[in-house]
Amino acid sequence: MKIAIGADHAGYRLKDDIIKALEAAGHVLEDFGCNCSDSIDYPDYAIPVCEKVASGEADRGILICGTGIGMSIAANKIPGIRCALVHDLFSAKATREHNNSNVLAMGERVIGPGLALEIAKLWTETEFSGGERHQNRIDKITKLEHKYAVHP
Ligand SMILES: O=C(CO)[C@H](O)[C@H](O)[C@H](O)COP(=O)(O)O
Repeated sequence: MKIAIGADHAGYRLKDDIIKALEAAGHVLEDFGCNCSDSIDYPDYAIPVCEKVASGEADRGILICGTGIGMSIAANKIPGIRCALVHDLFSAKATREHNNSNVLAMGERVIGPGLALEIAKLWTETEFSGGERHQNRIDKITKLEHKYAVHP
């Protein structure tokens, strides 16, 4: 699977751990930075990752900041992105099965690397259930993107 990944200054260490773990599992990772502790703005790193996913150039995206919240808020502004903020294994599986989430956000200041790596692996391995009720709900979310679209 092709996975685009990005982080801010509060998440780049966990990003690097996830890259190593997912590459070892056979995935192809494209790293959009950042790569040091200099303070930067998370939307600048969420956007390129999500554009890769929305365009189909990447299958999935992973975003890490201090809490995962800022990254997930930014990601979910981009049409076609369903970003899930996840810090437990149950939600990692459920958001793939129910929401068909295509971007995963986590917070390096919230969970340790052991759990984060398990979440990343489970989220990448879990397929969308394809259930009709879930697809109907996702379709309703997609319609919102058109209803509230702003064309500059
Ligand atoms: O967006 C966030 C919080 O919702 C992220 O956790 C950021 O990484 C965090 O705000 C960065 O904080 P800092 O004080 O600038 O390091």
